[in-house]
Amino acid sequence: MRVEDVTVRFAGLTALDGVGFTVEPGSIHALIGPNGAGKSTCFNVLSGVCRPASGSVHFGDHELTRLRPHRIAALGVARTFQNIVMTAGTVADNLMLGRHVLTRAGFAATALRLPSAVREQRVHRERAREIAELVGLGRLFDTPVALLSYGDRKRVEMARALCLEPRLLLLDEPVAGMNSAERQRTAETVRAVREELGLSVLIVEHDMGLVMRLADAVTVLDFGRRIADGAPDEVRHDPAVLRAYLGTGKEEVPDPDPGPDPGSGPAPGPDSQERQEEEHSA
Ligand SMILES: Nc1ncnc2c1ncn2[C@@H]1O[C@H](COP(=O)(O)OP(=O)(O)OP(=O)(O)O)[C@@H](O)[C@H]1O
Repeated sequence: MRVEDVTVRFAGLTALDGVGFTVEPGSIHALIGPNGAGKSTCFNVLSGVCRPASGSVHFGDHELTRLRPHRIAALGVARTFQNIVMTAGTVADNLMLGRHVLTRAGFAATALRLPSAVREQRVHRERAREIAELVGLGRLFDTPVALLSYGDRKRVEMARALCLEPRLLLLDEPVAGMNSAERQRTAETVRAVREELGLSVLIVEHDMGLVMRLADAVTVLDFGRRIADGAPDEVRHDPAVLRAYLGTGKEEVPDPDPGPDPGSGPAPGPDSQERQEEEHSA
């Protein structure tokens, strides 16, 4: 995916200012930055929820800029959301919703249980079960989502996005609100998904320890601008990144190796809108 010179404005505020980066095929690429830096806005542009004022987004040979979300999904870009969005019913029901885009039989044929539609449903259900197993939900396939732990519900979200058979998975804060063990498990799942399905992953995440361990490449935003882009080791020593996150420069972005708790990264730092306002009033 190639993101070029993307600008988004909300009234007087420039949420993204000429942002560009490339997600290489098969890579895990992280998009990070302090609160309000523009990460969610960027995800919204990539998934068609938000239209940029200028700039472009290409996915392979396809231009995605200004396409509707369902068209982007059909081209192979699936996303999860910061807050869990889930219907009632079982894990299987939720995953089958993810298969909807790929279902050929119409609503009437499915409702009337025509043989061709029943066969197709069976094939989709089998594939949904395989994906559930891949993300560690195999034994919970027929369990109502209301009975799942928070970590497992986040997992259902990821599995549902994978049910679209994407070539690029956009994960919006996949470990937010999780405890240390769940974070670790999710990181392993993301790796397994990449290996098994051979897709690329773009991940927005505040947990710096996890990002630095998991990502092949990192793009850093601050005040809507790209301030760094490169391998995790380059980025974590970049003075602009240290300033954006830590202000004082007295601390360091954490070393990815030690520490059993991947959630031990620095606090996300001051909200960028607050800082922008502070700068304006100064
Ligand atoms: N719909 C909107 N209308 C007006 N301003 C918005 C809108 N969406 C985002 N913003 C502003 O754009 C800026 C970037 O917000 P965005 O949510 O993209 O940041 P973020 O990096 O995802 O932050 P966080 O880490 O807190 O989720 C912020 O100043 C935010 O207040």
